[in-house]
Amino acid sequence: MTTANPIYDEDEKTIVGVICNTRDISGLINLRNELEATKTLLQKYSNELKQLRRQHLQQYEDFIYKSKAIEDMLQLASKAAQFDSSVLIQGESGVGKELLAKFIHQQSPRAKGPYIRVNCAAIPAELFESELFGYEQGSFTGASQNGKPGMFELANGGTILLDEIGELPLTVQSKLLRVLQEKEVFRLGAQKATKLNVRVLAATNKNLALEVKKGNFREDLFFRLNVVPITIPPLRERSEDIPELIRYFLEKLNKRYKKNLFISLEAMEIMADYSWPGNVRELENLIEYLFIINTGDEIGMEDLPAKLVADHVLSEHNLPEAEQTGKLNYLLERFEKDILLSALKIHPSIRKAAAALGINPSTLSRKLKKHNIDQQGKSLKSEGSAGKNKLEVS
Ligand SMILES: Nc1ncnc2c1ncn2[C@@H]1O[C@H](COP(=O)(O)OP(=O)(O)OP(=O)(O)O)[C@@H](O)[C@H]1O
Repeated sequence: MTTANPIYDEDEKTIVGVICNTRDISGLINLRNELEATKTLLQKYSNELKQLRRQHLQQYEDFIYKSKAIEDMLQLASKAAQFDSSVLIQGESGVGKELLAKFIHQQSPRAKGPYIRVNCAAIPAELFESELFGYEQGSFTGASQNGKPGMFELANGGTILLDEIGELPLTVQSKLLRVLQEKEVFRLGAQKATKLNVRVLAATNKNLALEVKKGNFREDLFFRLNVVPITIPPLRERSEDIPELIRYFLEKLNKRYKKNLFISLEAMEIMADYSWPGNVRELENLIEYLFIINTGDEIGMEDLPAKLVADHVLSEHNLPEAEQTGKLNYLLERFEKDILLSALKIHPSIRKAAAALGINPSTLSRKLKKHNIDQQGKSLKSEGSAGKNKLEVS
């Protein structure tokens, strides 16, 4: 590279000379090229790493997802798994908090150690201490002769999940805090402590920070548990996971019962639109129910509970106004069918079911015929019924 600077005489107008400065910058150019190459390589490695991480997560085939939200969450959980820090898993009921706790344990260096889940909501207040921390022989009336290790001791060398931690009584909260701080546990009636090497995970569907504000949960314990906070989003906020989960649960049942049931696109769409207040657990249970009641080989729209269809129909905002009455009639028909089916389930005779519904047996028979339901309350799938159940909107 050459740079040239003119030199002027005293009047500063006439150029009397030029100073040229010539440098060999091939070294600099080489350096720049190397930098570019390194950047490209870095991008390649970063992509490969992402790919590998994704593959690594997919190896954990029990956690089904497609959404970026769950992928990011699993990445974070996977990182956290390598440390012994406490993780607080929050999310609505049925989102998969326990599944995530198992994931963390299995991804952690403690994977070969025990994994103990304590359901804090299921333990009566007076038994908490003995269940969690154990007791020495003869420490209270009714105690076993030989004493008993608590859940913390059982989890030694592994992981303990304190599920529904928001339900823990305040008195036990202070004792738990002590165990977490001192890393040792006193069995009830014991003179000396037992050293512990346990990784603690906690889960709750409550807003624990709010519980702290309300005075229901100790702030110091909250901070102890909330070292790595992970929130699992509800299913309605990651609807791209719904078809994956449906296929997964259906496949599991098909394998187990050697069937080949599949789900229609229409039914899949309706399920993807539904808000799933009970999250993945509700979805899993519904698939199992549909699997049981289905006598053919396809789960169709007509098999779905009316509330799902209602959500779907009502969420199709773009339909012309003229169709609104059509929608209402359609929904009324769907609900009527569901009501008839439940009435026959509870009162398995036309006369009794009609009495329970407050209608004539002849009216009930007519309605059953209209909905293609037999007298045992089985939904008969005929071409007519499938057609009748379709919403004709266009
Ligand atoms: N991403 C997922 N892939 C596969 N199965 C899932 C997934 N999420 C949840 N499940 C299943 O849904 C059911 C409910 O999950 P889980 O018990 O982990 O929920 P939870 O959030 O702990 O519920 P709760 O707060 O009521 O205890 C379980 O059978 C679990 O295996």
